[in-house]
Formats: sequence, C-alpha cells, structure tokens
Amino acid sequence: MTGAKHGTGEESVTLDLLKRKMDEFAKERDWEKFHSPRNLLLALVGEVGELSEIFQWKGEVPKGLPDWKEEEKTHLGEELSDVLLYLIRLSDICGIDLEKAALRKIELNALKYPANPCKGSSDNGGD
Ligand SMILES: Nc1ccn([C@H]2C[C@H](O)[C@@H](COP(=O)(O)OP(=O)(O)OP(=O)(O)O)O2)c(=O)n1
Repeated sequence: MTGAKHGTGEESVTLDLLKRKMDEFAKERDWEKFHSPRNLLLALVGEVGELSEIFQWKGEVPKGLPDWKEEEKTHLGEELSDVLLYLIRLSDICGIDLEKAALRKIELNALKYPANPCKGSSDNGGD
C-alpha cells in the first residue's frame, strides 16, 4: 500500500489512504462480511463511548491537556483513531465520498452561518 510522499520517506496521510488501509485490513482477514453498514455504525458508536469514558468525570479540561500523562494522551489518540477509522470505513461501505461530502458540508455551514453576524456568538440561530 503506497501513499503520496513529501520527500521525507513518510506517507502523507489522507482520508483516501486510511480508507484503502482499512479495506486492505478487512480483506486480509476476510472480515468484509462483518463490515456491513449497521455493524460499522455500532462499532463507531461503541468507540465514541470509549472516547467519552476518557473524559468522563474529569470536569472541563484545559485545551492541549497540559496535565495529562503521556500514556493518557496516547490512549486518547487511539480512541480518536478508532472513531475516525470506523467513520471512514462506514462512509466507504455506504458509497459516500467523505472527502467531497465533508468539504461540501463546510461550504454549507458557511452559508448557514455567515461569519459576520455569528462572530463571537454561539447563539447562531442554527437548528
Ligand atoms: N471487526 C473489526 C474489528 C476491529 N477493527 C479495527 C478498527 C478499529 O480501529 C479497531 C477496533 O478494535 P477493537 O474492537 O479491539 O477495539 P479497541 O482497539 O478499542 O480495543 P478495546 O475495546 O479492547 O479497548 O480495530 C475492524 O476494522 N474491524
């Protein structure tokens, strides 16, 4: 599996690269039969639960998590990754181009929430 390079010898990470790696992972294990839309959605929600547990009962935490131990941050990175990977896989299995859909959604968000009236206010009149 190859991805674009930036001359550093390291693959540049894109949603497409992660999508292909997840596809390869499932194929190598003959797990495609388990990666149905519903199963993937439930797996995604389960991982969101595991992500939530990390923050559970901690109260508000400062940005950058300055007081967290390295292993806590590593664990956080793992759970964030599980959520991302299942989301990418779910999108792929549903035939959704997530890169395109997300860019389009950002454009729609900007139309719905024009910068000037919304600036500095979270009471933006959205749904
Ligand atoms: N049928 C499966 C099982 C796992 N994975 C991949 C996607 C996730 O990135 C990760 C999830 O693995 P686990 O279910 O073992 O979950 P955790 O890694 O969170 O382990 P645990 O729940 O023990 O903390 O593995 C997958 O693609 N398809």
